[in-house]
Amino acid sequence: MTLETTLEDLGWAEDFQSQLTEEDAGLTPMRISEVHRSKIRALSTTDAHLLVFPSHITSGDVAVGDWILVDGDIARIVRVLDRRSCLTRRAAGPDLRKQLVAANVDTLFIVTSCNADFNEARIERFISMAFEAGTTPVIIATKADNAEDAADYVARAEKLSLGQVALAINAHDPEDLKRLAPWCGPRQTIALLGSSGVGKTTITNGIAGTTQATAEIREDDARGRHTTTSRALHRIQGGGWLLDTPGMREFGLFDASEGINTVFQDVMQYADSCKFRDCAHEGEPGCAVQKAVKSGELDPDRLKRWQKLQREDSLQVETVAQTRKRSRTMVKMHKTAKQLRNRKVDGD
Ligand SMILES: Nc1nc2c(ncn2[C@@H]2O[C@H](COP(=O)(O)OP(=O)(O)OP(=O)(O)O)[C@@H](O)[C@H]2O)c(=O)[nH]1
Ligand SMILES: [Zn+2]
Repeated sequence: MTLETTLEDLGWAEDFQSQLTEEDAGLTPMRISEVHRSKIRALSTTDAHLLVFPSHITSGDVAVGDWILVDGDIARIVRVLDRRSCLTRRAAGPDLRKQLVAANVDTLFIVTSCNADFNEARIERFISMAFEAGTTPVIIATKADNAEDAADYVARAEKLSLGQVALAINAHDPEDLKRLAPWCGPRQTIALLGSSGVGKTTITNGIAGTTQATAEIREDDARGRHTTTSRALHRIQGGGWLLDTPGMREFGLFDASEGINTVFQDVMQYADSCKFRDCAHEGEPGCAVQKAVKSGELDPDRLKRWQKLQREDSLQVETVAQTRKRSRTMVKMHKTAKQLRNRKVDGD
């Protein structure tokens, strides 16, 4: 496959450029488009490359969307550049380890529908995940064409976080999809998150499919634009990239306390004025949160959702810590038993 493009077109920006030193002069920046167990696929301005991991980098150190520096002469990955944003999930196993899901995603489209799928708690969880990762969340409520009052869903979504942007669309309507353009332009990378059946595939097909717009771009930017797709990084209308890895589909909240605090800034502000620093906001004297609920300033449902999300997050982390402790105890027991056995053998 031959490409003809620029680094900027692949998403390169000043924050990556500024990480380069004089010693990197001979190296080629490439963007990872697929990660496999022992190798990756990466895009340079001229080609797609299959690169094998060197001994100091493993598949766990990189994600789709990452920028790497490659010694082109020997096709060796030299290093991974610092990320702008990083979506992570809890790695399988008992360890408190994070696994990379995607890197350098600028906007996370949180997809829901203008129907019973619309769930405040779920959306708040997704927004928390976006903030924790360092990406900008945009809420897209699909199936506006079937809703009696789509504007009401938008209003509800906008209330979930300070300055939150939300749109209601018919994902089948190309005109409506054009409203996503501000986040889909050149050098932008987006990813979609949402439950099954909300319209993620419909949006993907709508914005990554061949349209008049892409045809025009192809015409004046020569060969290649439409061939720069891969299984996980898709070229979209407007010039940006859509990142869609299998990991995106099973990525849940984990260790996201900062993200949660950002979403619930309003509640946090009241909590800061509580008399006790460790106030649980459940009837303690001098609780500013309960006072705000009583005066009608704070929605009691939102408070409940905040508490639930915090519990969910800390429970995850606690569970991991407990599992670790248990496995350490098991190892100790195992060792002691082995020592006893050996002693017995020695004594025989
Ligand atoms: N009327 C209407 N139907 C929609 C809209 N968006 C999606 N659909 C339909 O909803 C169904 C599910 O859409 P998908 O795009 O497959 O949903 P998904 O989020 O990709 O689902 P998973 O692949 O299970 O995660 C399909 O029948 C779509 O045609 C919309 O805005 N309006
Ligand atoms: Zn309180």
